[in-house]
Amino acid sequence: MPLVFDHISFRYEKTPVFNDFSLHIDARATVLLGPNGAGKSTLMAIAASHLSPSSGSVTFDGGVAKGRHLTAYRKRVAWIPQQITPMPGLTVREQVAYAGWLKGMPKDLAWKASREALRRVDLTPLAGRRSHQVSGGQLRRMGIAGALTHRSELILMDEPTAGLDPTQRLVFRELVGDLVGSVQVVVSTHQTEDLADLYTHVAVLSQGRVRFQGSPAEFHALAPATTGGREQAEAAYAMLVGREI
Ligand SMILES: Nc1ncnc2c1ncn2[C@@H]1O[C@H](COP(=O)(O)OP(=O)(O)OP(=O)(O)O)[C@@H](O)[C@H]1O
Repeated sequence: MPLVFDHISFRYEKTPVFNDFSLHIDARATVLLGPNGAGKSTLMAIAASHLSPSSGSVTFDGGVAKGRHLTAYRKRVAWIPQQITPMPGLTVREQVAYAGWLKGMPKDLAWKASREALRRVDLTPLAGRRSHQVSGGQLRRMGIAGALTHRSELILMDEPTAGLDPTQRLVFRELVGDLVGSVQVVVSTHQTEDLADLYTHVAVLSQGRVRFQGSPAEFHALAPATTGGREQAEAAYAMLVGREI
């Protein structure tokens, strides 16, 4: 289902980020690549309707992220920001169920659904632990469990593997692999590894502009023929964004 940014403009007080920006994403699993400051987090927050563009529109499957359509939009779209805030006093399961209540689910249904969601992200053993007592990687999985509880159709994940150790990154990769198929995902990251294994679509953003959109194979083909494997993706990325990091 298409997520469409149609001629949007957005600026933080003194910093313009997007000016008449358009992007159409309609793949099961999209990775949004880009250097620091490219606008990835801002774009994810706009897609989540957490930030509003000053002009233009954002739609998911035709539903507008604005005005009286906002509640319906937010029910379908979940956002896992870089920092998930544990809620004081709540257990992991309570916080996951709470994500469902916030999206308008009846409490008993949200509570029931939270059990299966925690199982899917492999957090059942931590269900009763206070959410402020779990690790960063576990918090992000908890965020995904919240999105699964209220059956989001699109999950936006902003730098989900930033700051995770290699084992946690692997766990996360497997989780994203499992999710694709039942839910549409857009993941922003700096990491160019394993693109072809996980994603069906690549979009590269730099300085508030789309530098590339296409399949992982098309992305890799941008690299010089002499490169291969992981280097190929890095070389393709460098071709598009130069020496920005
Ligand atoms: N709250 C804010 N107030 C003012 N400027 C901001 C704010 N958040 C981001 N910016 C600026 O907006 C631009 C886009 O930032 P954004 O965080 O969206 O980029 P990013 O691609 O996600 O970067 P990173 O990979 O470092 O997270 C940058 O110039 C950044 O400095």
